[in-house]
Amino acid sequence: MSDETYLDLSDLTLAYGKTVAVESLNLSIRKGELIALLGPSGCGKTTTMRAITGLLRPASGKITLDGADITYVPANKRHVGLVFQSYALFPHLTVFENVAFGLRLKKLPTVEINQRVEAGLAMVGLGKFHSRKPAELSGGQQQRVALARSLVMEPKVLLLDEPLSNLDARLRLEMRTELQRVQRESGVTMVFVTHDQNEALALADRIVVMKEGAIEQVGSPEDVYNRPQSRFVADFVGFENIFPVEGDSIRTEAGAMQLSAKPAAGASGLAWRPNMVTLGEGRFEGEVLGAAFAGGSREYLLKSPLGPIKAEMDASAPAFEPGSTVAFDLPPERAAVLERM
Ligand SMILES: Nc1ncnc2c1ncn2[C@@H]1O[C@H](COP(=O)(O)OP(=O)(O)OP(=O)(O)O)[C@@H](O)[C@H]1O
Repeated sequence: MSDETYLDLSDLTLAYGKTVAVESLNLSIRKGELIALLGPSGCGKTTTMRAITGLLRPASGKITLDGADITYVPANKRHVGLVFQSYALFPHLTVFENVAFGLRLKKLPTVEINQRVEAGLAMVGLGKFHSRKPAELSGGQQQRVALARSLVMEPKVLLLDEPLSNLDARLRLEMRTELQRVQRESGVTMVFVTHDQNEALALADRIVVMKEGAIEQVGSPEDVYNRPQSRFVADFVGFENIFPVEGDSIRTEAGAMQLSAKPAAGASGLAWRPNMVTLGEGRFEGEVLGAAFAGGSREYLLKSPLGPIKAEMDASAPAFEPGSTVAFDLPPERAAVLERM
């Protein structure tokens, strides 16, 4: 992966008529990166992808790719590939012809078409499936054909819209690994859209978290998972106990509460995952409202003066009974420090 910006979205505002869907978006992507656009429904992921492919003309802003301004370059001249959620394979064509389709339209020499299709099918592990029709393939195999069909066009950037959402859970895991391998081997810069945080965490080099048409946070999976900058991102990646900071304290249902140390300077909120809450000792007390066995751990819901608290403990630790009162703590040194609430 190079350090230089390869695909750059600069001050991009995207609208459907008068409805602004994405406002002043800035994002720089490096060559060979695997980027996930992550966010809830309606946050502008697909709209951003449509602008990169050239299917939506920006209201303002600029898109550059590989040094060229492509803001107003037609979709078919951008060297940007797109893999849809619903593969969109031609049912009457064989796997080979599906993959060869775009190359034939470009009127490339037959020898080159054959070479590129063979290489593309080998890349996605479908070397032996040339003459099958899409209906004779599993969902995962159809997805691979769609991937090969885009790769043989040698795009500068490949966009994937919810690429794994049509697959069952087991296949989705398998295709995650596969997609990562294909990306590494081909070196193609990829941007994929997902609303599944686990998928983004598992696959991406960097995650772009979007909310209401704007970027909330950009970072590595570790950054986003461990160091969410805002309440929205913390919530999205599984923090359950989130409190605003007020001076030296956190603001709770029972008013300001001090922790065992002052919150970091500049913090506007603190957040704990359930497994970051100390149970069995600490400065606070709560009543166990519910307990659920979750394999390796037990999950608890506590009613406390601070408000509801979700905690999790190793299943090997003694269990707390519903109705009992338990001491707990919110250790400040374990909390994620939120810059924005
Ligand atoms: N063709 C359209 N005309 C008008 N508004 C649209 C159109 N397409 C999308 N929008 C609006 O733009 C905003 C962003 O939509 P977009 O499809 O980009 O979201 P998304 O993050 O991809 O959501 P999802 O995960 O549901 O696909 C939404 O408020 C949506 O209602």
